[in-house]
Amino acid sequence: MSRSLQFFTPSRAPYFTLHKLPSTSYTRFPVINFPSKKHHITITKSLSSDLDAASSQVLDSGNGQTGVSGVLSADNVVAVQSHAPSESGAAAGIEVDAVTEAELKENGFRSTRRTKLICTIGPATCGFEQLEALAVGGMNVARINMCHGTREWHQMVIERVRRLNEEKGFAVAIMMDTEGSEIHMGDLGGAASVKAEDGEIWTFSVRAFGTPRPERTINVNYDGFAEDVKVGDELLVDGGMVRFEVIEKIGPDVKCRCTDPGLLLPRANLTFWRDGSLVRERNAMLPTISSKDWLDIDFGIAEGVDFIAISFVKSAEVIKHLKSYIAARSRGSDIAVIAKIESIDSLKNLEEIIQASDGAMVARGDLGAQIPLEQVPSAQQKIVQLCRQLNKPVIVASQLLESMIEYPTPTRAEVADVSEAVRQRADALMLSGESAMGQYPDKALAVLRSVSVRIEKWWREEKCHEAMVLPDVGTSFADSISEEICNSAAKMANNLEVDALFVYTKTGHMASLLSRCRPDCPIFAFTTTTSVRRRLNLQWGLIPFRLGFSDDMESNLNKTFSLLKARGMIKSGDLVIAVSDMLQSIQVMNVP
Ligand SMILES: Nc1ncnc2c1ncn2[C@@H]1O[C@H](COP(=O)(O)OP(=O)(O)O)[C@@H](O)[C@H]1O
Ligand SMILES: C=C(OP(=O)(O)O)C(=O)O
Ligand SMILES: [K+]
Ligand SMILES: [Mg+2]
Repeated sequence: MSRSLQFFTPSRAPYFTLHKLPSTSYTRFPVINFPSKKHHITITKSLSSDLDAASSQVLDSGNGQTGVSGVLSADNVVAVQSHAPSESGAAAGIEVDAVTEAELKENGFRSTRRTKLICTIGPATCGFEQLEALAVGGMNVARINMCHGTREWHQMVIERVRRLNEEKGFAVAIMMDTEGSEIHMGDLGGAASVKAEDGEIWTFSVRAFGTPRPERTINVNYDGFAEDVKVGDELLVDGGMVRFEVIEKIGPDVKCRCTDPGLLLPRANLTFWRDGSLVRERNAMLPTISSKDWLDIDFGIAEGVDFIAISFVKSAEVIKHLKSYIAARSRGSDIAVIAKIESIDSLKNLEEIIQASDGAMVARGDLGAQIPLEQVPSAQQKIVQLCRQLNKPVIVASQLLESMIEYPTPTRAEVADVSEAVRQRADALMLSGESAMGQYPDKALAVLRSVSVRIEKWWREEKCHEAMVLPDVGTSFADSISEEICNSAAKMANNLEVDALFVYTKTGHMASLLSRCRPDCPIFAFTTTTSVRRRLNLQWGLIPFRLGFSDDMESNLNKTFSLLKARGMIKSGDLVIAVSDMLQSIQVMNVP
């Protein structure tokens, strides 16, 4: 039997596992050094009672580094959690980032932003300082798009976000977005863009062109391309930013005349239309998750990303398959799967897909290339509503502030679009090109932030509560109880105008049930692991804290009150309602 010690530094995962130890009774495992002096280590799960006693000691290894050592029995699997110190030191025992802390102290609970913000990271934002500026500006989730960039680049971004979380106490989650197997153009031989003029004849082909790329040629990634298109078809780049008409087919080459001129961008999406509808011949048979996507998914699992977003989902089966694949490979950690709704097929199977997923994204970029543009707003509203009913977080994405790629202020129409998504009470808004390669990433994020806060406030003041009927989502009696508790607690919180809802949750489920009710006050979600804390950062209205807590609610509350009071985040007299995974009750109390 091989002996293997799999250890992830705190930046990688909150666990390390020891397994397949020699069957000889006990083995002493070495002192494990942590990069920072002040990491606290807690044994969170152990199959051996001996281990608890032997290794809950945090040792100083003598070189100024702190580690843990212990004794293990055969085939023992241990989860050890290490947590980086927060600003005021690990002794404070509660983790929340400095930005949230300052916001709570300065502006009070009511003014905290409820809508979460996602930034796509690209060349404009991949530096450590740039990432930090985004985190300070309110980025809750960093998205990396596997359509672009190299493996090394993605790894570097992940490592930097991790470092930011560790060093500055943020809980920025990482979302990996797969490429998917839809048709797109090639790389344009390194050019940032190429102009296609009216009337020009361009060649689209699956054959590889030499370098330098001959003029007016475009590489297409889909082998069936020349067979599927017909003379007379319309070819749309990026859903219609540039249009061509197919005029001739010569073997693998498809000659097209430009009918709507514009800029061609590297890897731009391609769709073709015949008699006013999208042509989906063999392309419709392509697997949702390509072989390249599977490699990217393996990479995401190894890196311990928090979310994997799947492009061009067609059915619930692919989501179920991926979820079991992840469960079998990522011990202990739980990667959430987000279904991107961006195709005709996904709209057809919407409810099943959302039910099978851990969340959904209204990916309006490609959706707008597959259905007429004027149908996108109603699709958005429907998806947002359905997700809330099924208790799944929902993201509204693409072109929210498109003009800010080039200009420092948004158009009025863009502000209205952002407002509408906030008014629909989507969990999160996402920036794409604005943050990945735009000139004003921080300004774009600031616009999302200020519009969100303003619209949320207006919504509360006007009390224009939509009377949304929330159907039951619980599948067991215990789940139904949790759901009733959360529905009632949220209603009480609104009626009694409490300052905050507190939820103690190990898996995050109770927190999401409260979030689903979209209460007037913020929800302080206390959870024991950093990974759950990061995952909760995608959900509407949740302020996730990491805190060690027990099954005894009274002591949990006293501990929380004293820790938060010591940091000036709550004060005596504040009215709170508390619920938890452990106790089926709703407690209403003033902070002592
Ligand atoms: N990792 C990256 N490296 C280089 N450019 C990127 C990267 N991520 C995003 N971009 C740029 O930002 C643009 C917008 O990002 P996104 O909307 O995620 O991609 P797409 O346009 O392919 O749907 C991309 O078209 C690309 O130009
Ligand atoms: C978010 C989207 O996906 P991607 O940027 O990967 O094309 C979209 O199509 O809107
Ligand atoms: K993608
Ligand atoms: Mg897309």
